[in-house]
Amino acid sequence: LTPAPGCCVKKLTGLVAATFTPLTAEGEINLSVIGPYIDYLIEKQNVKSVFINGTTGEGCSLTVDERKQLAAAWCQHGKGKLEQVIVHVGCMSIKDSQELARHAASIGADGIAVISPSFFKPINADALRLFIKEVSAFAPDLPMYYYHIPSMTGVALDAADVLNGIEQMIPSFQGVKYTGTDLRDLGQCVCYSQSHNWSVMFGVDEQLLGALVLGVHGAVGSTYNYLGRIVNQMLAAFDNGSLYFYYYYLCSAGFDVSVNKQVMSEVSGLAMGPPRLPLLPCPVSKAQAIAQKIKDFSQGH
Ligand SMILES: CC(=O)N[C@@H]([C@@H](O)[C@H](O)[C@H](O)CO)[C@@H](O)CC(=O)C(=O)O
Repeated sequence: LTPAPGCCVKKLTGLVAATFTPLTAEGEINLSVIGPYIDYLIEKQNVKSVFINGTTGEGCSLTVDERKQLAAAWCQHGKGKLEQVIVHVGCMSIKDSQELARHAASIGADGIAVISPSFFKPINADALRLFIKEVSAFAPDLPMYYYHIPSMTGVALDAADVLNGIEQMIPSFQGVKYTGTDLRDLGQCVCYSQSHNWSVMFGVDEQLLGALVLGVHGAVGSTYNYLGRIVNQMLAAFDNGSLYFYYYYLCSAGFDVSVNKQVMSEVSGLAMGPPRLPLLPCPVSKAQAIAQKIKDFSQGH
């Protein structure tokens, strides 16, 4: 029995660090940093997946051989620690991308991603799909993600057009890393991906909250290298609705200036004092109960 496409794939979700490439002072790749880098991401940032050799990793400024060495080091040091190592294989020459895809499969990477070539550009979505297919053919068992980043490639085809029908050409296709601000296109990618169980990973870190509303499954970005812990808390609050639960609780507890002022006193420790008549002071016990909810919320309970 041939498994249905995507049935055995670990779905890419949550926060993924788009990693930097450590270099020595002389400008050579510094593989010795990768082991400690992985421990730092896991222990200090609670980030367990990486996207390597991408934009943040200066992938397009590295040689094919350097990219292979880096990919091998991330996979080797990440084995048993990282959940997913996604290797970006985009290059100007399809031959180089194919070689990197083949290599990624041989070292046990969890997935590959590819940008559009940007000197000779695909004329339409058909041409880009064909390019992605021919790269994927060198790693047919690895999940393939289209890396949409028009600000860097200058290829402004709608990502949703690229996705349309791609599953018929690339059985291993698993989604899109969307580094763009066109929310209509992003929303269409999310809709199309639902029926294929693909991942739409957002790549504009400063707009992540907005993209979550559209239903993206996670995010790949540079700032999660050092802000992962905080952004993970935001994702958890968004996921379980606790942020809204808190506001709901607050409103249902009878929310007015008196309550608000007393809650501020309780939470901040600053003496806001009572409200002025005709407002009546909020009972301290009520404000304390709300303050406790806020404390629980900020501690992730
Ligand atoms: C253009 C760019 O570099 N975008 C970053 C963002 O993480 C970006 O650094 C962040 O949103 C700050 O602008 C990522 O989307 C890039 C990325 O994931 C990668 O390194 O491949």
